[in-house]
Amino acid sequence: MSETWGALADPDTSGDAVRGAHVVTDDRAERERLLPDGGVRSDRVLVYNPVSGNGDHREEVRELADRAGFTVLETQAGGEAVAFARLAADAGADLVAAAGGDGTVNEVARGLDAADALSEVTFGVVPTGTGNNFAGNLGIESIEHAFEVLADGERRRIDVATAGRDAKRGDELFLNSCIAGLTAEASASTSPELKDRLGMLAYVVTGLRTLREFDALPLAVEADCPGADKAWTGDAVMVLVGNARRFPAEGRSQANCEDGLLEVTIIERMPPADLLQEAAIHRLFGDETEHVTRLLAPELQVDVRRDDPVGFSFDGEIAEYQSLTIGTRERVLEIPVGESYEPNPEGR
Ligand SMILES: Nc1ncnc2c1ncn2[C@@H]1O[C@H](COP(=O)(O)OP(=O)(O)OP(=O)(O)O)[C@@H](O)[C@H]1O
Repeated sequence: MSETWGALADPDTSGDAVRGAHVVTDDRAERERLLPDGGVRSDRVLVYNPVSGNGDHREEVRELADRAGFTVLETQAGGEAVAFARLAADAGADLVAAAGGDGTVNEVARGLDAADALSEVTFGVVPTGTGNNFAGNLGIESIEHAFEVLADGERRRIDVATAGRDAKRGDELFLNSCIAGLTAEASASTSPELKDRLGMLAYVVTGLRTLREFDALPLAVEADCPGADKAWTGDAVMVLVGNARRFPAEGRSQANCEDGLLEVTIIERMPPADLLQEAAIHRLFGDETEHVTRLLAPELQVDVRRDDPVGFSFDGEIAEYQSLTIGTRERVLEIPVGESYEPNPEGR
Protein backbone atom coordinates (compact mmCIF):
# COMPACT_ATOMS: atom_id res chain seq x y z
CA MET A 1 0.00 0.00 0.00
CA SER A 2 1.31 3.43 -0.82
CA GLU A 3 1.79 6.14 1.76
CA THR A 4 0.69 9.65 0.99
CA TRP A 5 1.95 12.86 2.48
CA GLY A 6 0.37 16.25 2.33
CA ALA A 7 -3.25 17.03 1.66
CA LEU A 8 -3.91 13.54 0.35
CA ALA A 9 -3.06 11.87 3.62
CA ASP A 10 -5.80 10.26 5.64
CA PRO A 11 -6.15 12.04 8.98
CA ASP A 12 -5.58 8.85 10.96
CA THR A 13 -2.39 7.88 9.15
CA SER A 14 -0.91 11.32 8.53
CA GLY A 15 0.73 12.55 11.76
CA ASP A 16 4.34 13.39 11.05
CA ALA A 17 3.78 12.51 7.44
CA VAL A 18 1.57 15.55 6.93
CA ARG A 19 4.29 17.71 8.35
CA GLY A 20 6.55 15.94 5.88
CA ALA A 21 4.76 17.66 3.03
CA HIS A 22 5.94 20.99 4.37
CA VAL A 23 9.60 20.02 4.54
CA VAL A 24 11.35 22.23 2.06
CA THR A 25 14.52 22.78 4.02
CA ASP A 26 17.89 21.66 2.69
CA ASP A 27 19.10 21.16 6.23
CA ARG A 28 19.39 17.42 6.80
CA ALA A 29 19.10 17.61 10.61
CA GLU A 30 15.99 19.74 10.36
CA ARG A 31 14.51 17.33 7.86
CA GLU A 32 15.19 14.36 10.07
CA ARG A 33 13.67 16.15 13.01
CA LEU A 34 10.50 16.66 11.02
CA LEU A 35 10.61 13.16 9.58
CA PRO A 36 11.62 11.09 12.58
CA ASP A 37 11.25 7.77 10.85
CA GLY A 38 13.88 8.62 8.28
CA GLY A 39 11.88 10.30 5.56
CA VAL A 40 10.73 8.52 2.44
CA ARG A 41 9.99 4.90 3.08
CA SER A 42 9.25 3.74 -0.40
CA ASP A 43 11.58 2.88 -3.26
CA ARG A 44 9.07 4.51 -5.62
CA VAL A 45 7.96 8.07 -5.05
CA LEU A 46 5.48 10.19 -6.97
CA VAL A 47 5.84 13.96 -6.61
CA TYR A 48 2.39 15.31 -7.40
CA ASN A 49 1.29 18.86 -8.25
CA PRO A 50 -2.45 18.87 -7.47
CA VAL A 51 -3.08 22.27 -9.10
CA SER A 52 -1.51 21.39 -12.44
CA GLY A 53 -3.84 21.36 -15.44
CA ASN A 54 -7.49 21.61 -14.50
CA GLY A 55 -6.81 20.17 -11.05
CA ASP A 56 -9.44 17.43 -11.25
CA HIS A 57 -7.10 14.42 -11.32
CA ARG A 58 -6.49 13.82 -7.64
CA GLU A 59 -8.72 10.79 -7.27
CA GLU A 60 -7.38 9.07 -10.37
CA VAL A 61 -3.75 9.79 -9.48
CA ARG A 62 -4.27 8.64 -5.93
CA GLU A 63 -5.91 5.37 -6.95
CA LEU A 64 -3.37 4.47 -9.63
CA ALA A 65 -0.41 5.49 -7.45
CA ASP A 66 -1.77 3.44 -4.60
CA ARG A 67 -2.20 0.39 -6.80
CA ALA A 68 1.34 0.74 -8.12
CA GLY A 69 2.82 1.09 -4.62
CA PHE A 70 4.01 4.70 -4.82
CA THR A 71 4.59 7.03 -1.91
CA VAL A 72 2.92 10.26 -3.01
CA LEU A 73 4.41 13.61 -2.02
CA GLU A 74 1.82 16.25 -2.81
CA THR A 75 3.04 19.82 -3.27
CA GLN A 76 1.36 22.64 -1.45
CA ALA A 77 3.23 25.49 -3.15
CA GLY A 78 5.37 26.18 -6.19
CA GLY A 79 8.96 25.00 -5.80
CA GLU A 80 8.20 22.20 -3.34
CA ALA A 81 8.58 19.54 -6.00
CA VAL A 82 12.31 20.34 -6.11
CA ALA A 83 12.69 19.67 -2.39
CA PHE A 84 10.53 16.54 -2.51
CA ALA A 85 12.45 14.99 -5.38
CA ARG A 86 15.70 15.71 -3.60
CA LEU A 87 14.36 14.20 -0.42
CA ALA A 88 13.22 11.08 -2.28
CA ALA A 89 16.57 10.63 -4.01
CA ASP A 90 18.54 11.26 -0.82
CA ALA A 91 16.43 8.65 0.92
CA GLY A 92 17.32 6.06 -1.72
CA ALA A 93 14.20 5.89 -3.88
CA ASP A 94 15.06 4.26 -7.19
CA LEU A 95 11.98 5.39 -9.13
CA VAL A 96 10.92 9.04 -8.81
CA ALA A 97 8.02 10.24 -10.94
CA ALA A 98 6.56 13.70 -11.53
CA ALA A 99 2.79 14.08 -11.80
CA GLY A 100 2.09 17.53 -13.23
CA GLY A 101 2.83 19.56 -16.32
CA ASP A 102 6.17 20.54 -17.78
CA GLY A 103 6.89 22.87 -14.85
CA THR A 104 6.57 20.07 -12.32
CA VAL A 105 8.67 17.75 -14.48
CA ASN A 106 11.32 20.45 -14.49
CA GLU A 107 11.20 20.91 -10.71
CA VAL A 108 11.50 17.18 -10.05
CA ALA A 109 14.47 16.90 -12.41
CA ARG A 110 16.12 19.82 -10.61
CA GLY A 111 15.57 18.09 -7.28
CA LEU A 112 17.21 14.93 -8.55
CA ASP A 113 20.10 16.97 -9.85
CA ALA A 114 20.46 18.72 -6.48
CA ALA A 115 20.75 15.26 -4.91
CA ASP A 116 23.33 14.33 -7.57
CA ALA A 117 21.01 11.52 -8.57
CA LEU A 118 20.02 12.29 -12.17
CA SER A 119 21.90 9.24 -13.40
CA GLU A 120 21.04 7.10 -10.37
CA VAL A 121 17.25 6.99 -10.35
CA THR A 122 14.63 6.19 -12.95
CA PHE A 123 12.46 9.20 -13.74
CA GLY A 124 8.77 8.87 -14.56
CA VAL A 125 6.23 11.31 -15.99
CA VAL A 126 2.49 11.36 -15.28
CA PRO A 127 0.78 14.06 -17.38
CA THR A 128 -1.68 16.02 -15.22
CA GLY A 129 -0.69 19.45 -16.57
CA THR A 130 -2.20 21.71 -19.19
CA GLY A 131 0.11 21.26 -22.15
CA ASN A 132 2.09 18.18 -21.08
CA ASN A 133 4.36 18.79 -24.01
CA PHE A 134 7.26 16.78 -22.60
CA ALA A 135 5.06 13.76 -21.79
CA GLY A 136 3.69 13.93 -25.34
CA ASN A 137 7.22 13.87 -26.72
CA LEU A 138 7.88 10.68 -24.73
CA GLY A 139 4.75 9.01 -26.12
CA ILE A 140 2.88 9.22 -22.80
CA GLU A 141 -0.75 9.86 -23.62
CA SER A 142 -2.78 9.97 -20.40
CA ILE A 143 -2.59 9.49 -16.66
CA GLU A 144 -3.62 5.85 -16.94
CA HIS A 145 -1.21 5.23 -19.80
CA ALA A 146 1.58 6.80 -17.73
CA PHE A 147 1.16 4.19 -15.01
CA GLU A 148 1.23 1.41 -17.63
CA VAL A 149 4.43 2.91 -19.01
CA LEU A 150 5.90 3.15 -15.50
CA ALA A 151 5.14 -0.55 -15.01
CA ASP A 152 6.53 -1.95 -18.22
CA GLY A 153 7.47 0.78 -20.72
CA GLU A 154 10.79 0.59 -22.53
CA ARG A 155 13.45 2.43 -20.55
CA ARG A 156 15.57 4.84 -22.59
CA ARG A 157 18.35 7.15 -21.50
CA ILE A 158 17.78 10.75 -22.56
CA ASP A 159 19.85 13.94 -22.52
CA VAL A 160 19.36 16.63 -19.92
CA ALA A 161 20.07 20.20 -21.01
CA THR A 162 21.75 22.62 -18.63
CA ALA A 163 22.09 26.38 -18.80
CA GLY A 164 23.88 29.01 -16.80
CA ARG A 165 25.95 32.14 -16.83
CA ASP A 166 29.01 30.19 -17.80
CA ALA A 167 29.71 26.70 -19.06
CA LYS A 168 30.71 25.37 -15.65
CA ARG A 169 27.70 26.67 -13.73
CA GLY A 170 24.54 24.90 -14.79
CA ASP A 171 22.10 27.02 -12.78
CA GLU A 172 19.16 25.92 -14.87
CA LEU A 173 18.14 22.62 -16.31
CA PHE A 174 15.56 21.67 -18.92
CA LEU A 175 14.27 18.45 -20.38
CA ASN A 176 11.97 19.81 -23.05
CA SER A 177 12.89 23.30 -24.21
CA CYS A 178 14.28 26.70 -23.41
CA ILE A 179 12.45 29.55 -25.13
CA ALA A 180 12.99 33.28 -25.29
CA GLY A 181 10.85 35.85 -27.05
CA LEU A 182 7.25 36.03 -28.11
CA THR A 183 6.08 32.54 -27.30
CA ALA A 184 6.39 32.96 -23.57
CA GLU A 185 4.15 36.01 -23.55
CA ALA A 186 1.71 34.83 -26.20
CA SER A 187 1.04 31.28 -25.13
CA ALA A 188 -1.99 32.13 -23.02
CA SER A 189 -3.90 33.90 -25.75
CA THR A 190 -3.22 31.63 -28.70
CA SER A 191 -6.36 29.93 -30.01
CA PRO A 192 -6.40 26.12 -30.28
CA GLU A 193 -7.41 26.40 -33.95
CA LEU A 194 -4.37 28.47 -34.77
CA LYS A 195 -2.16 26.09 -32.79
CA ASP A 196 -3.55 23.16 -34.81
CA ARG A 197 -2.93 24.94 -38.07
CA LEU A 198 0.43 26.48 -37.39
CA GLY A 199 1.95 24.60 -34.47
CA MET A 200 4.61 26.59 -32.65
CA LEU A 201 4.41 29.33 -35.22
CA ALA A 202 0.90 30.12 -33.95
CA TYR A 203 2.48 31.62 -30.84
CA VAL A 204 4.61 33.91 -32.91
CA VAL A 205 1.69 34.98 -35.07
CA THR A 206 -0.51 35.60 -32.01
CA GLY A 207 2.23 37.47 -30.28
CA LEU A 208 2.79 39.78 -33.20
CA ARG A 209 -0.96 40.37 -33.50
CA THR A 210 -1.54 40.89 -29.78
CA LEU A 211 1.34 43.10 -28.82
CA ARG A 212 1.18 46.49 -30.42
CA GLU A 213 4.87 46.79 -30.17
CA PHE A 214 7.18 43.92 -29.53
CA ASP A 215 10.79 44.67 -28.79
CA ALA A 216 12.65 42.08 -30.76
CA LEU A 217 15.54 40.59 -28.83
CA PRO A 218 18.92 41.78 -30.00
CA LEU A 219 20.97 38.61 -29.67
CA ALA A 220 24.27 37.07 -30.57
CA VAL A 221 24.09 33.30 -30.73
CA GLU A 222 27.18 31.20 -31.14
CA ALA A 223 26.84 27.48 -31.64
CA ASP A 224 29.53 24.92 -31.37
CA CYS A 225 28.17 22.88 -34.30
CA PRO A 226 29.72 19.58 -35.37
CA GLY A 227 32.17 20.35 -38.15
CA ALA A 228 31.89 24.13 -37.93
CA ASP A 229 31.14 26.89 -35.52
CA LYS A 230 28.07 28.84 -36.46
CA ALA A 231 27.28 32.36 -35.31
CA TRP A 232 24.08 34.34 -35.67
CA THR A 233 23.57 37.99 -34.79
CA GLY A 234 20.39 39.98 -35.18
CA ASP A 235 16.98 40.88 -33.79
CA ALA A 236 15.08 37.72 -32.89
CA VAL A 237 11.34 37.37 -32.43
CA MET A 238 11.77 33.97 -30.85
CA VAL A 239 14.50 31.52 -30.03
CA LEU A 240 13.70 27.92 -29.20
CA VAL A 241 16.43 25.66 -27.87
CA GLY A 242 15.01 22.17 -27.87
CA ASN A 243 16.10 19.06 -26.07
CA ALA A 244 13.02 16.82 -26.45
CA ARG A 245 11.06 19.44 -28.39
CA ARG A 246 11.68 21.13 -31.71
CA PHE A 247 10.01 23.85 -33.70
CA PRO A 248 7.78 21.81 -35.96
CA ALA A 249 8.95 21.91 -39.50
CA GLU A 250 7.28 19.20 -41.47
CA GLY A 251 6.66 16.19 -39.28
CA ARG A 252 6.63 15.88 -35.54
CA SER A 253 7.55 18.30 -32.82
CA GLN A 254 9.53 15.70 -30.90
CA ALA A 255 13.27 16.11 -31.19
CA ASN A 256 15.95 13.47 -30.82
CA CYS A 257 16.85 13.74 -27.13
CA GLU A 258 19.42 10.98 -27.08
CA ASP A 259 22.00 12.54 -29.39
CA GLY A 260 23.66 15.02 -27.03
CA LEU A 261 22.55 17.84 -29.33
CA LEU A 262 20.32 20.87 -28.92
CA GLU A 263 17.99 21.70 -31.77
CA VAL A 264 17.84 25.46 -32.10
CA THR A 265 15.40 27.56 -34.13
CA ILE A 266 15.85 31.32 -34.34
CA ILE A 267 13.06 33.39 -35.91
CA GLU A 268 14.31 36.77 -36.96
CA ARG A 269 12.20 39.90 -36.81
CA MET A 270 10.27 40.41 -40.01
CA PRO A 271 7.33 42.55 -41.09
CA PRO A 272 4.13 41.01 -39.65
CA ALA A 273 2.55 41.03 -43.09
CA ASP A 274 5.25 38.68 -44.32
CA LEU A 275 4.68 36.34 -41.46
CA LEU A 276 0.95 36.28 -41.94
CA GLN A 277 1.02 35.57 -45.61
CA GLU A 278 0.19 32.00 -46.25
CA ALA A 279 3.17 31.59 -48.53
CA ALA A 280 5.56 32.97 -45.95
CA ILE A 281 4.11 30.68 -43.31
CA HIS A 282 4.58 27.65 -45.50
CA ARG A 283 8.12 28.62 -46.18
CA LEU A 284 8.71 28.81 -42.46
CA PHE A 285 7.73 25.21 -42.04
CA GLY A 286 10.38 24.07 -44.44
CA ASP A 287 14.08 24.17 -43.93
CA GLU A 288 16.08 27.22 -43.14
CA THR A 289 14.78 30.37 -44.82
CA GLU A 290 15.82 33.98 -44.87
CA HIS A 291 14.20 34.67 -41.52
CA VAL A 292 14.52 31.27 -39.88
CA THR A 293 17.84 29.84 -38.77
CA ARG A 294 18.25 26.31 -37.52
CA LEU A 295 21.25 25.00 -35.65
CA LEU A 296 22.13 21.64 -34.17
CA ALA A 297 24.80 21.87 -31.53
CA PRO A 298 26.02 20.29 -28.30
CA GLU A 299 26.72 23.72 -26.85
CA LEU A 300 25.40 27.20 -27.44
CA GLN A 301 26.22 30.69 -26.22
CA VAL A 302 23.43 33.29 -26.20
CA ASP A 303 24.28 36.92 -25.44
CA VAL A 304 21.71 39.68 -25.08
CA ARG A 305 22.99 42.81 -26.78
CA ARG A 306 21.19 45.39 -24.69
CA ASP A 307 21.26 46.37 -21.02
CA ASP A 308 18.02 44.66 -19.98
CA PRO A 309 18.19 40.94 -19.30
CA VAL A 310 15.80 38.69 -21.18
CA GLY A 311 13.30 36.18 -19.72
CA PHE A 312 14.06 32.62 -20.75
CA SER A 313 11.45 29.95 -20.18
CA PHE A 314 13.01 26.67 -19.02
CA ASP A 315 10.23 24.08 -19.49
CA GLY A 316 7.86 26.94 -18.63
CA GLU A 317 9.77 28.25 -15.60
CA ILE A 318 11.00 31.78 -16.31
CA ALA A 319 14.40 33.17 -15.31
CA GLU A 320 16.19 36.27 -16.62
CA TYR A 321 19.64 36.25 -18.16
CA GLN A 322 21.92 38.62 -19.98
CA SER A 323 24.18 35.85 -21.12
CA LEU A 324 23.55 32.14 -21.17
CA THR A 325 25.63 29.08 -21.97
CA ILE A 326 23.53 26.04 -22.80
CA GLY A 327 24.81 22.49 -23.02
CA THR A 328 23.73 18.89 -22.60
CA ARG A 329 24.54 15.96 -20.38
CA GLU A 330 24.22 13.17 -22.86
CA ARG A 331 21.90 10.28 -22.02
CA VAL A 332 22.16 10.90 -18.30
CA LEU A 333 18.52 10.24 -17.34
CA GLU A 334 16.75 6.88 -17.50
CA ILE A 335 13.09 7.26 -18.35
CA PRO A 336 10.32 4.82 -19.33
CA VAL A 337 8.68 5.85 -22.62
CA GLY A 338 5.42 5.08 -24.44
CA GLU A 339 5.11 2.86 -27.51
CA SER A 340 4.93 5.81 -29.93
CA TYR A 341 8.21 7.31 -28.72
CA GLU A 342 10.69 7.48 -31.57
CA PRO A 343 14.33 7.89 -30.51
CA ASN A 344 15.33 9.45 -33.82
CA PRO A 345 12.17 11.07 -35.22
CA GLU A 346 13.88 12.83 -38.12
CA GLY A 347 15.85 9.77 -39.13
CA ARG A 348 19.19 11.57 -38.93
N1 LIG B 1 0.36 23.21 -4.59
C1 LIG B 1 0.69 24.18 -5.42
N2 LIG B 1 0.08 25.39 -5.40
C2 LIG B 1 0.38 26.34 -6.28
N3 LIG B 1 1.30 26.20 -7.27
C3 LIG B 1 1.95 25.04 -7.35
C4 LIG B 1 1.68 23.97 -6.44
N4 LIG B 1 2.47 22.92 -6.77
C5 LIG B 1 3.21 23.32 -7.83
N5 LIG B 1 2.90 24.58 -8.19
C6 LIG B 1 3.41 25.36 -9.34
O1 LIG B 1 2.51 25.19 -10.43
C7 LIG B 1 3.17 25.60 -11.63
C8 LIG B 1 2.57 24.96 -12.85
O2 LIG B 1 2.76 23.61 -12.85
P1 LIG B 1 2.90 22.71 -14.17
O3 LIG B 1 3.72 23.36 -15.22
O4 LIG B 1 3.33 21.38 -13.71
O5 LIG B 1 1.40 22.58 -14.69
P2 LIG B 1 0.66 23.25 -15.92
O6 LIG B 1 1.10 24.67 -16.09
O7 LIG B 1 -0.79 23.01 -15.72
O8 LIG B 1 1.09 22.35 -17.17
P3 LIG B 1 2.00 22.62 -18.50
O9 LIG B 1 3.24 23.33 -18.05
O10 LIG B 1 2.32 21.25 -19.05
O11 LIG B 1 1.16 23.40 -19.44
C9 LIG B 1 4.64 25.34 -11.38
O12 LIG B 1 5.34 26.57 -11.53
C10 LIG B 1 4.70 24.87 -9.92
O13 LIG B 1 5.79 25.45 -9.22
